[in-house]
Amino acid sequence: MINWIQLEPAIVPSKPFDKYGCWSGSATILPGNKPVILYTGITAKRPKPGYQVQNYAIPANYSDPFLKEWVKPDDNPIVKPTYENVSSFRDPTTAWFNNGHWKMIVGSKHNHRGIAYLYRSRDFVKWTKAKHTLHDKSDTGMWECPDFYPVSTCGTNGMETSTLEGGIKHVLKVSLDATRFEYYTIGTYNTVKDKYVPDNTSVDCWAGLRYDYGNFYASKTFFDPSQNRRILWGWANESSTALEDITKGWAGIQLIPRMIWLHPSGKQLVQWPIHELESLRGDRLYQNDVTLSKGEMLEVNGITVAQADVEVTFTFSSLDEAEIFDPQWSKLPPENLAMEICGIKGTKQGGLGPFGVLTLASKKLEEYTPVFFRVFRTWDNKHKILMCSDATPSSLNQDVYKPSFGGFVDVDLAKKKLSLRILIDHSVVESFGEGGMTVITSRVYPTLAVGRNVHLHLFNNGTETITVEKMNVWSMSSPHDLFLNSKLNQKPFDNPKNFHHRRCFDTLLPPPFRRKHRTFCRLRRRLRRLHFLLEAICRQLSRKRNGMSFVLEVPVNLFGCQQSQHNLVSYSRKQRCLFSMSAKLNTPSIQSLDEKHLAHSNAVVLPIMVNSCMGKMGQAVVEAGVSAGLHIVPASFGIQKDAGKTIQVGGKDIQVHGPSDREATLASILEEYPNLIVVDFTVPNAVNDNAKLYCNAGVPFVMGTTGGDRDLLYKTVDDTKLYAVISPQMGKQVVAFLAAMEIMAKQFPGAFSGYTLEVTESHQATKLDTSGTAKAVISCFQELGVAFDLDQIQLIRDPKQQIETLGVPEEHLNGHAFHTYRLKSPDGTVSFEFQHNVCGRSIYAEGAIDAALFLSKKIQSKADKKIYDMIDVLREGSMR
Ligand SMILES: NC(=O)C1=CN([C@@H]2O[C@H](COP(=O)(O)OP(=O)(O)OC[C@H]3O[C@@H](n4cnc5c(N)ncnc54)[C@H](O)[C@@H]3O)[C@@H](O)[C@H]2O)C=CC1
Ligand SMILES: O=C(O)C1=N[C@H](C(=O)O)C[C@H](O)C1
Repeated sequence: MINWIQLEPAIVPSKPFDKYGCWSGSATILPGNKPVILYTGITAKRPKPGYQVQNYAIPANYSDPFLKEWVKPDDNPIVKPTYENVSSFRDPTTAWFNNGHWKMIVGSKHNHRGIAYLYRSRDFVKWTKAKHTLHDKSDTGMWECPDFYPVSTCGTNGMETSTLEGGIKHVLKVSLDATRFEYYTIGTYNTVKDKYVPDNTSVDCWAGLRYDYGNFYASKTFFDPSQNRRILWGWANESSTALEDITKGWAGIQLIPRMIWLHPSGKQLVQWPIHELESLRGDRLYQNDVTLSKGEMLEVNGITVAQADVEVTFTFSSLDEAEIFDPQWSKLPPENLAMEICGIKGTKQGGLGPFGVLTLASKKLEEYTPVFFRVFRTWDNKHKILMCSDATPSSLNQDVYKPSFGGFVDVDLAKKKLSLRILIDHSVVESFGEGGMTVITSRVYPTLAVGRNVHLHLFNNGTETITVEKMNVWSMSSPHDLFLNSKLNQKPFDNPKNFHHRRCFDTLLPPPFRRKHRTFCRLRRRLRRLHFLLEAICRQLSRKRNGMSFVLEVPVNLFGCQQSQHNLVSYSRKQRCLFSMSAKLNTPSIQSLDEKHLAHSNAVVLPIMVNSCMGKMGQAVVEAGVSAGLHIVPASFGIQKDAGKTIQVGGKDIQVHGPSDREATLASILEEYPNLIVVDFTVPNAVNDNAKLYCNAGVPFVMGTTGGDRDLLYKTVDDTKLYAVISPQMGKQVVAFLAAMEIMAKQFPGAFSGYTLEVTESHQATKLDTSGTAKAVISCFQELGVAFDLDQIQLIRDPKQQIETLGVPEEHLNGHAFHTYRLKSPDGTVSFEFQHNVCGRSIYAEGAIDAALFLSKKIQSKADKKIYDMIDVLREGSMR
C-alpha cells in the first residue's frame, strides 16, 4: 500500500449511463472472490452538477492479477434517483450481506436534510430502495462518500464489512459537502429494522467527530483480510491556486493509508499510519531527555527533513500553567471551535504550551508549519488539550490558502505526557496526536523551505518547561524509488531518481494520457525557458543600472514542480551507509514566532553546471542538486556525439555542448551566472583538459572524475590559484575512512612495514580506470610501510564474478564500488581486512553537492583560493 503503479483507468465514460462522468463508488468482493464495482454515472449535464445514477462494473478477466479491464454491462443503471434528488444522489458504498440480502447506501439530501438511502438486492443487479433511510439528519446538506462498517469493541483488529458477530459497533461516516470536512458517529446497527442509531455519546455531523481536522475528504475504508485490519484512505485537495495546480500537473493527492480501530472507551476511533510506511525510513536521529524552557528551540540537525517521519514524546511536571479557557470561545461555532482557537492563539506565548514541532521551516524562520499542543483549564477545573497544525506562516506565497487547523485531544493528562507523530512530505504535513486520537493534515507550499533548505525544530513557547522525553526522526525515501527499480524490471538506472523525471513519467501512463502529458511537459519546459529568460533580463538590467533592481512579474509559479506530491517526488537516499546522528540545542528567542513578519532571505540560489550530465554520475548530481534546491544551469559539456542534444534530467532540460567553442560557451554561461560552480564527473582522459578550461575561465570547480595526470591536474590549479575541490571519493563515510587512514599514516609511519597487501576493487564493467579511491587508500598503506605497486590491484569487472564471488546485488551491477584491502604480517600470524562496499551513486552525488556548497561558502568568506579535498569538506562540517 506504499508502492503503486499507475494502470489505465478502470472505468471511463463510454456508455449512455455514464456518458458525462464516472464518479465515486466502492468495490465489494462477492462469493468466489469476485469483485464488483458500484459507481455513480452521470447521464446528463443538467441539472447541475449532473443527473446521477448508480451503475456496476465487473472484471473482464478474473484471472488478471491487476484486474485491468472492466466491463459495464448493458443492464445498467441498476439504481435510479427519485425525482427530488436527481443531482444529489451519489457515491454507493461497499455492500454488506445479511438476512439474505446485499445492502448498500447511497449519499443524498432532500432539502437540507442529509440522507443515507438504503438499498437491498438478492443478486447485486436488481436493487430495491428500503422504505426508510439507514440514517439521515436535518440541516446537514448533501452527504457525499458515505461509509458504513463494523468495528471491534475489543482490540485493533478490523472486521469484514458484513460481520455482525462478536463485540461490534458500527461506524457511519459522511463527507459534508457544505463544510468539505468528514464526520463520523459510532452507533448500533439494528439488523432487524435495518436502521443505524448513533450512540448518545456520538454527535451527528457538524459538531461531531472527524477522522481528520485538516485537509482530508472523500475517504473510504476497506477491510484488509491479509492483516486483519481496516484501512482508511483519504484524499487531500490542494490549497494552492488553480493556476498553480495546472503548472504542477495535479490537483489533489491520496494521503498515507491509515489503520483505523475503535478506542477502548468506545467513544472515538483511533488512526495510525500503516506499518508498511516504515519501510521508507532512512537515516535516523534519536534524542532524549532534553528540556525546553520558555522560548527555546531544539534544531534537528544531521539528516534531511523535507520528507521525514517524526515521533516525539513531551512531558511536563505540572498542569498549573495551563491557560484559562476563555468563556467567550463558547460563542464560536462548535463545529470549528478548536480550529478557531488555533487561529486566535497560534504559537503566541502561552502557559502549558504551545509546544511541538516546527516542520518545513526555512533557515531564518520566514516560513514554517508548526504542529503543537496548548493545554487549557476550563471553569470547572477540567483540562482541554488543543492540537493545532497552523499553515498561516507556512509560505511567503500570498496566493495560497493557509488555514489554521485544530482539534481537541480527548485524553487524560494524569501522566503529564503528550505525544506527536508527524509525516512530512514537502507539501504535506500529516500529524497524529496521542497515538492517533486526533489527526490533522495540512497542505502547505513553502517557497524557501524546500529540499535541502528545510529545517525542523522542536519548540516550547509556554511558561511551563517541557521535556522532550524521547524523539526519533527518520529521513524518508520516496516509495517509487524502491519500487520502480526492483519490480518493474525496467532498464536498471542505478540512481532510481533518474527514472522519475525521464519523459515526465509518460511511459507509465496509459496511451490516452500520454499525449496530454507530453503536451503538458512541453508547455512546462517552455514556461521554464521563459522564466530563465526573464530572470536573465532582470539580472542584466539590474547589473547595468548599477544595483538598481528590476522585477518582472510572471503570474504563475513556474517552479511548481519543486513542490511535491506524495507519489511523484523522488528523494535522496543513502545506501549501505551508517550515518552519523546529532542534535544541537539552539536557544534563539522564540519571539520570532510571534513576529510574523521576518525579513525575507537574501540568499541567492547557487547555480551549478554539471559536466557531463549525460553520464551516470552527472545525472545523479543533477538530481541531488535539484533535491537540494540548487539551480541547475541548463547547459553541460559532453562529447561530440552528444553535441546539440537537449536531455531531461531531474525535471530540467539541459543542452549538451560539444568540444568545440567550449571557452566561449563557458564565458557566456559565466556572464549569466557569475557565481557559477562547475561539477565534473567525466572520463579520465578529459580530466586535464577540463581542469585547464575551468582554470582559464576562472570558474571554481569540483572534480570528482578520477584518473588522468593527477600531478599535472594539481599543478594546473595551483598555478592558477582557484577555488576547487578535487577528490576521487565523495561518499561521506568513505571519506571519513580515508581521513582515518591518513591520520594513521601520519601518526604511525612504518607501523605496517613488512606486511603484505592484497587489494581487490570491483566496479561496473563500464568503468574506464582503476579505482581512484583504492589508489588513495594504498598511498596511506605505503606510508605505513607496506610495499605495494598499483599494478597489483586486482580489478574485477566481470558481472558473473561480481555476483558469485562478491555478492554484488544484481540490480547494482551497473553502479557499485566494492573495495577490499587485506594485510598480512610477514609470519602470517596477524592479519587485517578493510572493506568498503557501496551500491548506487547517491552518496557520491550528495557529497559532490556538499562540495559545491562548501566552495560557495569559501568564496563568500574570501577564504584561500586553493585546492581543497573532501576531508576538508567533512572536517568543516559541510557534509550532510
Ligand atoms: N569522486 C567520486 O566520488 C566518484 C567519482 N567517479 C568518477 O566519475 C567519473 C564518471 O563516472 P560515471 O559517471 O560512472 O561515468 P560515465 O561513463 O557514465 O560518464 C562519463 C560521461 O562523460 C562524458 N565525457 C567524455 N568526455 C568528456 C569531455 N571531454 N567533456 C565532458 N564530458 C565528457 C561521456 O560522454 C559520459 O557521458 C569516473 O572517473 C569515475 O571514476 C564516480 C563515482 C564517484
Ligand atoms: O567509477 C566509479 O563508479 C567510482 N569511482 C571512484 C573511484 O574510482 O574511486 C569512486 C568510487 O569507487 C566509484
